[in-house]
Amino acid sequence: MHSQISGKGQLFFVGFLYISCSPFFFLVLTSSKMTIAIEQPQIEVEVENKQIPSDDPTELVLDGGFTVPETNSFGHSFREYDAESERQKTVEEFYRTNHIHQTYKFVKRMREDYGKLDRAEMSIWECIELLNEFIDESDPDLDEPQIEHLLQTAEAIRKDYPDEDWLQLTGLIHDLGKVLLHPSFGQLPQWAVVGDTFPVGCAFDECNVHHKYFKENPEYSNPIYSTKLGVYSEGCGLDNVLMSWGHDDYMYLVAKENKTTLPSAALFIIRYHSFYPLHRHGAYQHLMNDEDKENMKWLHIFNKYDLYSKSKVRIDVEKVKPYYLSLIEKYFPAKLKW
Ligand SMILES: O[C@H]1[C@H](O)[C@@H](O)[C@H](O)[C@@H](O)[C@H]1O
Ligand SMILES: [Fe+2]
Ligand SMILES: [Fe+2]
Repeated sequence: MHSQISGKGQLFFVGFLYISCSPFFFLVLTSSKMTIAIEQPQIEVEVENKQIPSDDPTELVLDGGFTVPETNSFGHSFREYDAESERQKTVEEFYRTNHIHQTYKFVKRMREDYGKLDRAEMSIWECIELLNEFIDESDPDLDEPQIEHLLQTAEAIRKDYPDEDWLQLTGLIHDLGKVLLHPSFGQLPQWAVVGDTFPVGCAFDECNVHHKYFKENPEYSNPIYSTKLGVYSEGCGLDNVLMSWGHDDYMYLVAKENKTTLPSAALFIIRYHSFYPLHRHGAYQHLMNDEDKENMKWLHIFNKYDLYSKSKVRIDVEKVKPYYLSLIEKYFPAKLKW
């Protein structure tokens, strides 16, 4: 199910370039109405379309009235972590604490504890409403309440993928794990909830944002955890890898344990959407198995909407709510264990 990139437009292959640490390819999906440039790590993507070079790999125009801004709301490029600004100081301080505290031991403990899902019973929509009060300190591109981001992502996907309701719903729920910031979930600190994710139990790749702060992580020089493979084996599959603890892995556990009928690509997107070192830079590929490689196609598509839909333009919640309630009903039980 959903293993092929479906839908609109033809796929053209375009050339490759280097971004910071590793080479990656650009794919451009085009149709008469749409062009999406997708930064693509060097993972083979099998799509039945011809491949031609394009002159402009930076073009990013999405269909359906959704326009991709050249800069974020603060006038910077998206995901620019070295700009001089007050917000960047908050973001950098966030990554400093995140990189110091995320250890193999910590992740194991959190997964066991939060994996019990014994903290609350509520519907997906109730959780969405809880996110109204939180602002993500790791994010250089958005300082709006999280509910805005969820709706912006889902609506942007809906415009370009009207038939993929599962992908739209994935957009709506992908960041719900940020509810860990809420007092009824232990009010975890931001460093244990948000930000890019990375595997623990093996060496921290240099592609990680503000990599230098890992030097203060107690496992940085641990002889077992500091090798390229660490506790893992080549091709072991990302399912078997402990990722830094946060909203992604938590929401993945919630969706899985509550027996969502969403396809496996949706669960993959939820668990790895913050794994920028892999999906943007192509690091850690040696841990992937064939199924992971297959699912990467959807993660690349999803990621564009997650990132570039961030803006100050508000969505009318009441207007779109009935539509999303119908999707929630299709793929989730009325009440979930959290
Ligand atoms: O700051 C952001 C934010 O926390 C997102 O929810 C996460 O998915 C991104 O990876 C991260 O960079
Ligand atoms: Fe996220
Ligand atoms: Fe997001």
